[in-house]
Order: sequence, then C-alpha cells, then structure tokens
Amino acid sequence: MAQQKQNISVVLLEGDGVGPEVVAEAAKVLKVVAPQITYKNELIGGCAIDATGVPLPEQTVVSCKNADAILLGAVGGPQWPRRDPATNALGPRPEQGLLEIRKSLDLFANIRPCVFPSEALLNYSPLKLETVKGAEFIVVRELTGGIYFGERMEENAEGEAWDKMVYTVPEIQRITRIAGHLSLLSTPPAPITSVDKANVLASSRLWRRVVTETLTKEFPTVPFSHQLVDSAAMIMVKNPRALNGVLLTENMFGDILSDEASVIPGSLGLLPSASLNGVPGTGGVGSKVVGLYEPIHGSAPDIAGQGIANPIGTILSAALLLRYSLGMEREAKAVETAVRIVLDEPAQGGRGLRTKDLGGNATTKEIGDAVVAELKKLL
Ligand SMILES: NC(=O)C1=CN([C@@H]2O[C@H](COP(=O)(O)OP(=O)(O)OC[C@H]3O[C@@H](n4cnc5c(N)ncnc54)[C@H](O)[C@@H]3O)[C@@H](O)[C@H]2O)C=CC1
Ligand SMILES: CC(C)CC(=O)C(=O)O
Ligand SMILES: [Mg+2]
Repeated sequence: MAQQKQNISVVLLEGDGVGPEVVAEAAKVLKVVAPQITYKNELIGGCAIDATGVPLPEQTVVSCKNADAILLGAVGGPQWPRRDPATNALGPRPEQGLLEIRKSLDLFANIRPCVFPSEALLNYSPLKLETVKGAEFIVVRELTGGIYFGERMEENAEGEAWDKMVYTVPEIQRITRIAGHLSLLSTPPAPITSVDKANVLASSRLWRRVVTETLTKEFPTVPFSHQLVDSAAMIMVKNPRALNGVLLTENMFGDILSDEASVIPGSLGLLPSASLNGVPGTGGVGSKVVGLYEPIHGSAPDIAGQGIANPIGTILSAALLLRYSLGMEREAKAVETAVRIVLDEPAQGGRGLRTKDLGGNATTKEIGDAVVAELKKLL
C-alpha cells in the first residue's frame, strides 16, 4: 500500500439546500476509511452571504488553500440574491462563491465520470436498458475559462445584456493534456471526443485547432474525434456508448452535458466530480493534486430539508478525493465497492437500497449508514 501522510486536513463546504445533508453522509464515510483526517467547516454560497455579506469569505479561501482537499455540497437557492430593502439593489449570488473558489485555486480540470455505480441501476434508468448498457465515459470539463468567467454586462436601460466567451491557447492545451492523460490510463488508449460549436463560435474554432494539435503532437497513440455540441447532446441519449472514453469540452458545454449524462445511470444525485489543478494520479505518494470534490448537482431546493436527497454523488466524490488528493487508492476502491453493494439487488448479494430519485424509499441517512456498514466489512 502507498505510504500515507498522517496529518491530513479536509475542508468541508456544506453550502446550501441539500448540501449539508449530502456532505454529512460523505463525511461519515470518510471518517471510517480515513480516521486520520481532521476537518474544518467553512462557509460558501448563500449561507456565507447571510453570515458575512459575501459568497466566499477570505477565511474560506485561506482554509481551502491550506487544506489537503476540499469536499463541497452545493450552493444556491431561490432566496438569493437578496434585495436590499433600503436601496432595492440586488445582493451577491451564491454561485459567485463557487466560481471564485474554482478560480482562486486554479481548478481548471473538472472530471465527471459517468458510470453505473451498480449494474442494478440499469433497470432504473429512464432510458432503455439496451441503450444505456455498457455506456461509460468521463466528462473532462474546462472549469476556469469560457463564458462563465468572461466579461459580462447586466441588463442596461436599453434592455441589453451580454456575456463574453473567451479561450486562450494555454487554457485549451492544459485541459487537453488532462484528457490525454486520462485516455492513456486505459489499454488501448480510450478514444477522446472533443465537443465544441466550431461551425458558429470563434472560441470553438480555436478550441478545435488546439485540441487537434495538442493530441497529435503530445498523445500520438490516442484516437480522437470532434463532435458539435448539439449533435453530441442527441447522441448522449440516443446511443451513449458512441461517446465511451473521454468527452473533452469547454466550461458551459460540460456543465450542460454532464447533467444530461446523469440520466444514463438514472439520477443527477449519482454523479461525482473532481475539480483539480493538475494531472490526476491513481494513488501513491507524489500523485496528489489540489482538488475540490463535489456532486455534479445543485442545492435541490425542491427537496432540501426532507432527508431524501441521494448522497451517492457526494460519497463517490469523497472516493475521488481519497484517490486524487490523498493517494489512498485502496480506500477509494473500498468506498466504491460499498456503494455498489448498497445499490445491488438482494439477489446479487446487495441491499437494494435506493432514494426517491431512483424510485426507492431510503432516506439520505439510511444510504450513508448502509455504505458505512458495508465499508466496515471491507476494511
Ligand atoms: N455546484 C453547485 O453548487 C450547483 C448549484 N446549483 C444551484 O442549485 C440551485 C438549484 O438548481 P437546479 O437547477 O434546481 O438544479 P439541482 O441540481 O439543484 O436540481 C435539479 C433537480 O434534480 C434533483 N436533484 C438534485 N440533486 C439531487 C440529489 N442529490 N438527490 C435527489 N435529487 C436531486 C432536484 O431535486 C431537482 O429536481 C440553483 O440555485 C443553482 O444555481 C446548480 C448546479 C450546481
Ligand atoms: C455555478 C454553476 C456553474 C455550477 C454548476 O452548475 C456546475 O458546476 O455544475
Ligand atoms: Mg451544473
């Protein structure tokens, strides 16, 4: 087993809505597999606005920069932005906090694996079993550039507003290298599908040129192709196996396509993500990168406070945290196995537990407790 650091610090950013509910379960899981971790809770999003006036307090940034890894729930909700009763001006948005922490830590690489955490879920996908069986790809989303970070103008007196989408060569090169690296972890190298809108957008034409050059020069054994984003969205639900491998794309397209991808295994509550500032390792000393880990979903205000949110996306994000930032591959795999057993049908030796989004009636806490119980048997 890889040598491990003893004093590990993880910052928990619970955020808003279902954030605290799902982070509580993932933290419970981490405490079992890695008891040496110490935790610090910090504020981000709407709860930070209400407590401090800003969505990302300086103290949160400092703690995150000093930590070995960060686990986040979600931010946002219909109560924000709040309106100042005196001036009628709108206050800050919780989502700004998330964008700012990604930028502050230079977390340019967002990795969102779209896999079935258990084969049993094949029966619960809203798509036909024969369509989704065998679908398995990783969305590699550029996370600190593009339209979410471009200049913008809010609505003016003429009823006009705009957002600018900018990409630079180095930004595209570094995210392409992440995709190339992930491709090479498979034998033979996994195909990369780069998704853009090069038939319309100048930034996409740059994207396509730089992706082509970087992969051709630096990853000559990696097969790749280009797909326009509109048809990629169609293929994802019609024949998702055609995207198997690595789906490389820019910030906004990756945001949208990854939510769509969650329909394949059956719920937005299932998919984890890792936001990194470098090449992800597969475990062991020296392979660690700065990382923020979060489920791909939002704060789900429609179900917040009911104890029914699916915590699996967050628990699997904790597994990615163990793998990529702490070099604890054995523990990461154990968490993934425990999740599989919880979801597997009893006839397969599993527990057949599912939350409401997957047609079951288990609570958030029951799923977390079951993962912990299975994990204790595995360790
Ligand atoms: N990373 C983040 O913090 C993100 C924050 N948001 C914010 O979240 C708020 C709500 O946004 P929505 O568009 O409603 O997206 P959402 O992802 O919060 O919810 C969309 C739908 O999926 C369901 N859902 C989400 N997570 C679930 C889970 N773990 N278990 C079961 N069902 C789940 C929700 O109940 C809802 O019906 C907004 O303020 C938005 O800006 C949205 C996406 C990401
Ligand atoms: C604030 C948003 C960009 C968050 C989001 O939807 C995401 O990262 O998936
Ligand atoms: Mg999103």
